[in-house]
Amino acid sequence: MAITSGTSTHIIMRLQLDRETHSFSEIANCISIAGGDVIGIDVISSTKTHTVRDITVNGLDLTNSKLLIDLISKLRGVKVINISDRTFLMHLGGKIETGLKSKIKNRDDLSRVYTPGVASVCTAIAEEPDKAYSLTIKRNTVAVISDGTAVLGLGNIGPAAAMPVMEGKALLFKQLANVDAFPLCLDTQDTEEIIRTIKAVAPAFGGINLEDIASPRCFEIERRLKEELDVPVFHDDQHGTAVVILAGLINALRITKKKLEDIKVVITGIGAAGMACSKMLLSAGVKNIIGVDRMGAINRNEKYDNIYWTEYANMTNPDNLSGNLSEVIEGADVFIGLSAPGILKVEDVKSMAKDPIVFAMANPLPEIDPEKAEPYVRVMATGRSDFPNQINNVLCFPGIFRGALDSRSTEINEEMKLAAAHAIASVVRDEELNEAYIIPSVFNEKVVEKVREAVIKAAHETGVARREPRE
Ligand SMILES: NC(=O)C1=CN([C@@H]2O[C@H](COP(=O)(O)OP(=O)(O)OC[C@H]3O[C@@H](n4cnc5c(N)ncnc54)[C@H](O)[C@@H]3O)[C@@H](O)[C@H]2O)C=CC1
Ligand SMILES: CC(=O)C(=O)O
Ligand SMILES: [Mg+2]
Repeated sequence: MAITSGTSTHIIMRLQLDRETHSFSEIANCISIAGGDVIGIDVISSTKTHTVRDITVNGLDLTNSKLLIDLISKLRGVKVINISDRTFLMHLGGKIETGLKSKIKNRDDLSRVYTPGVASVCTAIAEEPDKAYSLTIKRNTVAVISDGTAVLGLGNIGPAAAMPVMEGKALLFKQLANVDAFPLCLDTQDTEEIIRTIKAVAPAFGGINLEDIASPRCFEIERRLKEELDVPVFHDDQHGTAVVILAGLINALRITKKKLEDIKVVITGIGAAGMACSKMLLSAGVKNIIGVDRMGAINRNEKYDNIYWTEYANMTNPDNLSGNLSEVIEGADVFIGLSAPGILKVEDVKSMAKDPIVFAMANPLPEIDPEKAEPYVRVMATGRSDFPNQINNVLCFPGIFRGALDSRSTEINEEMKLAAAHAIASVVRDEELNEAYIIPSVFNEKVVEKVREAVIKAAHETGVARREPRE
């Protein structure tokens, strides 16, 4: 079975059926040709001439849904009014809303939450800016900010189209770690304007989570904001991903009984995620990393326009290998894909060292179809929720910000990230660990708790915490 987009296996068709001419058996036949099953039929309205019904069909991917709609539209006596799927229905009107901590019941309440009473609170903050943490939403609120230039693996789809992802991140922040998060998608792709805008909105927030901003621009934006703001600035696609990859790798190596310092790792896609992942693995002790981008292995013989790749060539590839992915992957213990769908071939996997570990994490379609790779790998992971071992930054960002906010850290540093990676790995106990369970589930409540504790401890040890956390 070919790997599908992983979305929309469930659609609801609203059909207007001419009572005289339509034939339900023809509709059922179309559904069966497209490979779906009818799991529900509801009558929405009925007149003497027409009936409107919702037909819920299960088991279709995007291609088969299109085929079904095409077949049904051609039937006599049938008019397709609307097609929705469960994924789209979950997005109707957006996924988050504002909640209230107190409601006004009378004029006295009004004069306290708003003018004139609020003025004294404003004055208190003006006199002592730190009071923003106790008297506003700042202490528990993070901005999730994107310019829409590298949304998942979809590329530069712009700020409006990026919103569903940013709302999704906000939802996850709240549900998993009780962090209030606000999605902001900026209609500019200019580095300086992005920095200026984020600095201008920063006073309201206790942290800034940058998301889906294309490389290499993302590196400069993050570096400058870290320097110029006193709240944690964290590019999730870089560091959240890197933390979870390291956690997964620590556990995969517990299975293959290899050590970080002895392994050869090939990483494809030296963009935001690939760059940060390489740096994190180096800090964790990996010595032999080869980064491969579109034009092959990044090495010290080439001249790159991208200054980050010149630095990268100096930090990695100890044997200064050149060549394409198939050439440099030979003998590798680990493949990490943060690039594009389908670029890793089964033959490449076969040429890896014994007990290969393959993390194919391009979203939504990975570098190799896991079903094709599985016979030849010891440990397989993807970024998807429909295969075992989902390596996704959602295991990191809620807990790491929970810890950073609770310790009121000025930054999220390397030690805090390493602590988070070890904390995530530690959730999988020895007796639970196996090839299909190297990384805990997003729904494992211990993840946020352990990451939070480890991050707070590391923040105190490295002197970036500004307060003892509340229990
Ligand atoms: N599972 C997870 O948690 C995460 C997965 N990702 C996925 O990783 C991928 C990269 O994301 P970002 O680093 O944010 O994007 P990015 O745009 O910063 O970097 C992508 C890099 O891949 C390279 N690339 C594209 N096609 C390639 C090919 N055929 N061969 C080699 N390199 C190629 C590009 O030149 C670029 O350097 C996306 O598919 C994204 O969805 C990213 C972050 C988290
Ligand atoms: C998971 C995520 O952040 C991404 O694919 O961009
Ligand atoms: Mg992302």
